[in-house]
Amino acid sequence: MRIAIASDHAAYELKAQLADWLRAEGHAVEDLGTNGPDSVDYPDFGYALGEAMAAGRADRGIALCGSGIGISISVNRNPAARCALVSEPLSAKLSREHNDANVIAMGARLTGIDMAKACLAAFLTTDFAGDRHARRVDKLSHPPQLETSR
Ligand SMILES: O=C(CO)[C@H](O)[C@H](O)[C@H](O)COP(=O)(O)O
Repeated sequence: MRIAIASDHAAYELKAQLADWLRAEGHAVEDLGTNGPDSVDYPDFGYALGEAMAAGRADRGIALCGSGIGISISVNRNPAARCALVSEPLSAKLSREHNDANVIAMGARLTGIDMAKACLAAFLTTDFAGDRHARRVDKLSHPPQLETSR
């Protein structure tokens, strides 16, 4: 599978560990940074991951920051992304079955390497269930017109 991965400074070590593991499992990993402890801004990396998904460069994406919250919000600004923030494997599985999530987000300050691998394993091996869920996921691509002044 082609997997793009991005993080801020709070999660660069977890990103490196996950990227190594995924490559050892035979996946093609595109690392979008950041690659060190210097403080950066998670939107820059979340937007890059969203763009990778929109461009079709990756089948799945992984977004990491301290809590997973900021980078998941950033990724979801791109309409091509359905990013699910998870901290345990059942949510990761359901994000695929019910939501056809193409990006998983996790928090390196909250989720350890073993739990992150378990979440990823569920995320990468679970198919979208379709049926009633397809109708709902389709609606995510057609939100009602929102007022821009608020
Ligand atoms: O976006 C976040 C919180 O919603 C992430 O946890 C960031 O990694 C965090 O805000 C970074 O914090 P820092 O104090 O600048 O390291």
